[in-house]
Amino acid sequence: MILAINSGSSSVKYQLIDMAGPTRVKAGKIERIGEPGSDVPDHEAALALAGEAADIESPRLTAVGHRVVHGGPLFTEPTLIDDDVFKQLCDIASLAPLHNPANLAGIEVARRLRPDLPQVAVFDTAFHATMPPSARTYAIDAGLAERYGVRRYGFHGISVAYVSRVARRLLRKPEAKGIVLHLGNGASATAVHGDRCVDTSMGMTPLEGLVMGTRSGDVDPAVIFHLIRAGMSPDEVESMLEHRSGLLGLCGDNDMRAVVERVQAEDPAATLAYEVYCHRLRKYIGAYYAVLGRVDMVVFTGGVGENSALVRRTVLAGLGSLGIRLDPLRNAAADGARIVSTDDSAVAVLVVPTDEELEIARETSTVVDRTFSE
Ligand SMILES: Nc1ncnc2c1ncn2[C@@H]1O[C@H](COP(=O)(O)OP(=O)(O)O)[C@@H](O)[C@H]1O
Ligand SMILES: CC(=O)OP(=O)(O)O
Ligand SMILES: [Mg+2]
Repeated sequence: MILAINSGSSSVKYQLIDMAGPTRVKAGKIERIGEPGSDVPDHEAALALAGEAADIESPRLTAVGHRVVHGGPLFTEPTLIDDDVFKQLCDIASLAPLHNPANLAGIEVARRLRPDLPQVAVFDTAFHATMPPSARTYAIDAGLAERYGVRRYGFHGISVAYVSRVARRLLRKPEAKGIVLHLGNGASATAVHGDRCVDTSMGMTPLEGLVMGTRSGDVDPAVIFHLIRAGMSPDEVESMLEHRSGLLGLCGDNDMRAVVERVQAEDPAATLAYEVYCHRLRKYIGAYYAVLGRVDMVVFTGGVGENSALVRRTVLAGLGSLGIRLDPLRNAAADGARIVSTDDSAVAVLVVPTDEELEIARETSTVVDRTFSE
């Protein structure tokens, strides 16, 4: 049995998975870590709770798999964690300040509780390692970019690998070209060809690209210098772009459910936030259509992508000329991985609930089998 831990910026999700099925034996989520009024003060406490709930002491456990958001330039494959790897992970943590420290906290606690078990890091960046140079390179001074490791990496790769595999299987098209929209707290669009990344909207960090719950996504970099010259410190600008932007910055709510309720009540700030969110998504769909040359599927996943029929409808409205036709009844139904486009839609539109923990467990099991059969 494998314990998969997805230790995020404000929540810890875990699953205990029997790989023989694979069967989910236990699953849970500890939320609102460190938020005012929450009785989970920090990740240490959250991990202890998750460990207890998931039977981390169980003798049947064979390995622990961890989501690590940023793998930096070194880690492009799931990796067995030893002291050296742990140290290298600490060195790159500053590349994803919202995420990697939480991932490391999870690894630390699990290694302390179960030093006898193999622990594997599974990276969100790994899937995107196939991104071609034309898509992963920023057009800035090449020498400086090289010296400071400034390049695009892409994130949500664990989720994208999982949902694109499920979607390609449903369509029976292993080499399908598609656009995967992972819309959760963080949000990203990825152009895929088969099991490879062609382009993705997040960059050196998970701040670039789409409008998110609290993150701005794309802005003109000159905005940052303008605000610094106006008296803000670099840390203040960063914190504003990471924590007080996106839907929250535009209308005061970062939860799409709350935003949609306010849109329905004709609240102007929420309506603008919703329109900016959907407009950005449509722009990326158009861009990736052009990058791929042909699109077989558009796949929605993540809390918003899976649950909001309204967001899917708004984003895809009027894209009939691109061959994208949503079926209103299929779109409104709510039941697992499914096709929600019409039978005559040239592009299949799918909703696929993501399962990052299952993907982490699968990768963990592969690494453990390979390591211990040698
Ligand atoms: N029915 C729904 N309609 C719109 N948004 C939803 C719905 N259910 C969940 N969400 C959104 O999903 C987001 C969380 O997505 P999730 O993928 O679980 O996030 P995380 O990034 O924490 O893994 C919440 O912010 C919420 O706005
Ligand atoms: C990388 C990232 O943005 O992750 P999340 O959506 O879980 O915040
Ligand atoms: Mg997530």
